[in-house]
Amino acid sequence: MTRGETTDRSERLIFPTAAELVSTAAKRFAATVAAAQETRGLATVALTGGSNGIALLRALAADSGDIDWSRVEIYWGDERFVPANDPERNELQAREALLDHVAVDPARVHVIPASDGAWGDDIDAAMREYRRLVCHNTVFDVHLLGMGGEGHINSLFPHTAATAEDYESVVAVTDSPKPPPRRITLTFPVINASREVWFLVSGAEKAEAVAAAAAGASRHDWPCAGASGTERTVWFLDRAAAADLPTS
Ligand SMILES: O=C(O)[C@H](O)[C@@H](O)[C@H](O)[C@H](O)COP(=O)(O)O
Repeated sequence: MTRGETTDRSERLIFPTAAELVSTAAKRFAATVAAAQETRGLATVALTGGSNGIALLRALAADSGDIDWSRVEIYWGDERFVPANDPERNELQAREALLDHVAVDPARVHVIPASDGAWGDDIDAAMREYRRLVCHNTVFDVHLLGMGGEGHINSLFPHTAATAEDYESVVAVTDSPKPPPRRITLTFPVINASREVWFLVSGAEKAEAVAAAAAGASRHDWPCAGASGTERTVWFLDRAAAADLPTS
């Protein structure tokens, strides 16, 4: 780590490379999940796609510390509404990177339905099913987030109805500006009920969004600015993504 900033509830950690960011985040994820299991018996997490999100899962497959995988409730922050075997599915990538290699309890793996699943191509029915799975008292111990250059997190893009949602936990997106157009996503009410929200962000193309979030931008302009944990918000950044932050 080169430099960082910590307040009571929020941390910005800056690493020389994305690989170091991922390796530290994986170790801390293992410790946080194990601590949640120690305290509450079960841990509940929301996974993310993206390069760093999947690299973190791969790191956990190699070394997951004291996590008891049979006592982890696993959800996803968002999913592309495509067939289950489409390589674009976050679920498929997570299975290949981690879930196929550790002893998860299949009943605790809460998959966002695919477009060829039990609800077929009906995205609203699939969305309602995920809403049912994410019941109103689901609280994530850790919600992982990747971020796009325009500040999107999950499938919450700038100036969209999904990003404006203040009540429902899950919504369908049918016109995502980033392909594929159809997605199902968790929204701010459930993200911000998480105990810890972690951003995994690398690359110069993310620097403007990182700086906007740090400056307290509106979530409608920069969705990443609207996400925080009730206990902790952690930004894992590489130097390039942190380049536009004011020097402290
Ligand atoms: O749903 C998607 O279209 C992407 O998966 C996206 O949300 C991704 O998570 C971020 O853009 C960060 O991705 P990187 O970490 O690979 O930059």
